[in-house]
Amino acid sequence: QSRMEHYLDSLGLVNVGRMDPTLKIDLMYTRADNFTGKVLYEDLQEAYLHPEAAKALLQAQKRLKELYPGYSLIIYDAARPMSVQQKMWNVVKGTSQNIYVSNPARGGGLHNYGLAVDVSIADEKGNPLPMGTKVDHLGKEAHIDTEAAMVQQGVITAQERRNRLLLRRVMTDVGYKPLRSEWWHFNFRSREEAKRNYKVIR
Ligand SMILES: C[C@@H](N)C(=O)N[C@H](C)C(=O)O
Ligand SMILES: [Zn+2]
Repeated sequence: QSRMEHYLDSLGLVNVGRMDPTLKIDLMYTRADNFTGKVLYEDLQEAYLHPEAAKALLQAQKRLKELYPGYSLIIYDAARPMSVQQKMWNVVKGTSQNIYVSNPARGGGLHNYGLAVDVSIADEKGNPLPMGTKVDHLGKEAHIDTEAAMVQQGVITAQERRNRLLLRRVMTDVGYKPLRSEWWHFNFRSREEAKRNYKVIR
């Protein structure tokens, strides 16, 4: 176990991949092919969440498998230290992409409490279902409120939209809330609740 993983343990967060080995874990910030172009997680290979958010995620996996036994949720990010949030913010600060990253000076986002997850669906072979954009595509093609129009305009396909709807169905059924601007991001609590009742990950 790394120092970071030990620290997350000490905050009471839990390793969701250990709780349910059927979950696929593929943390995008352990590689450089994310929107920052840099490896941001040198010391974190596992997906950690607050126990309440973890319990709901396991229920979503169960729900998905009831509907499609060969499918699995695939986790791209979960608990994220505020120090990493700051590195992300530094990349978008002063650009039009700043709407896609929570500002640490304003308390950061729900990932910084272990209360948000970036997630998609993988098929029987482990390949992610097409969702119209890659995960962490910071642009309007990833927004969820204009999907019907995007299908009409040929920006995403009807199947990609159905895949997003399936993901949203299993996640919202267990209490997660989608984010308007990112099809892969789901919050388990509001920012106000997080600031009031949960510990921030430094
Ligand atoms: C950068 C993107 N993956 C992300 O996590 N955005 C949310 C809104 C955040 O920064 O909290
Ligand atoms: Zn996210």
